[in-house]
Amino acid sequence: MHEPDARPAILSAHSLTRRYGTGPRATMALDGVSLAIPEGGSVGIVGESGAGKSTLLRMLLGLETPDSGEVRLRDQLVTRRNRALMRSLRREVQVVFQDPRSSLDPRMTVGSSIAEPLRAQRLPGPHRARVAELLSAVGLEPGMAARHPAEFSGGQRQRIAIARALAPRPSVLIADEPVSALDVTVRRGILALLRQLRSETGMALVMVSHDMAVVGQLCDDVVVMRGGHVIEAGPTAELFTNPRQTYTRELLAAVPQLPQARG
Ligand SMILES: Nc1ncnc2c1ncn2[C@@H]1O[C@H](COP(=O)(O)OP(=O)(O)OP(=O)(O)O)[C@@H](O)[C@H]1O
Repeated sequence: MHEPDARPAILSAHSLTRRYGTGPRATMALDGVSLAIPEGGSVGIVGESGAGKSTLLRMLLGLETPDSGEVRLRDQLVTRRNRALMRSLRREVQVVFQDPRSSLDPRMTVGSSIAEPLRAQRLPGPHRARVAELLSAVGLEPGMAARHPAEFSGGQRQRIAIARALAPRPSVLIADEPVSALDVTVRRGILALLRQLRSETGMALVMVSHDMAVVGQLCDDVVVMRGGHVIEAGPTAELFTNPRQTYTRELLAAVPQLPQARG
């Protein structure tokens, strides 16, 4: 057995439930889901399509309210009525989605897209220097700020989306299948960038993936979801070497070549 993580949680979910629809056709997208993201930690959420991962993320981002249960930022209860806390959540928890093609506005310059969260948070400008800094941080040229997303490759667009997410200096970065839409050769660079940014900024990372190998490379802890439940959770090294659930074993067996689990 491992020692429970001593670091306080920056973001946590407590017994979340969410049902869609009514009657016999209703779906329990989440059925009592709890998890804690330690400050500066990295948690991978894995599970097949329909497991409830996206529903959980929407709740962690404050975009959807659970039927029951709680989301907490540090130890504070997030509710729609607590506007100040909701604003903190929106700033402190940022997200990168699977497909940078649809998440970046093609009409906006890259610089303008990256500065968007700063404007939305009404953070004082000018933002030009911060945008240049962010482009460098994700391995792009600061001069690229004037260009449009169509001029970039898929991997570069994902770097731009990451720069935008980093702009308001989040405490938690949520990456929702961040490399699934990318070529295998490009994936490695994006994963390395996420790892590097995490160690540089100290932000926590929540990574959703159906791919255990991706989670194994970046996350200290893994949460396995199925049918709206957390069926298994624990430190990555432990869960990879000694999975308790048949389903987890199946997920691991689907990985062609297991990476070295991070100790
Ligand atoms: N807005 C909605 N209306 C109705 N049903 C929904 C809605 N959102 C999710 N669901 C249902 O809830 C369940 C969980 O869906 P969710 O998208 O959270 O799973 P997921 O693990 O993210 O899957 P995927 O990997 O395909 O994104 C599924 O059965 C889904 O059909």
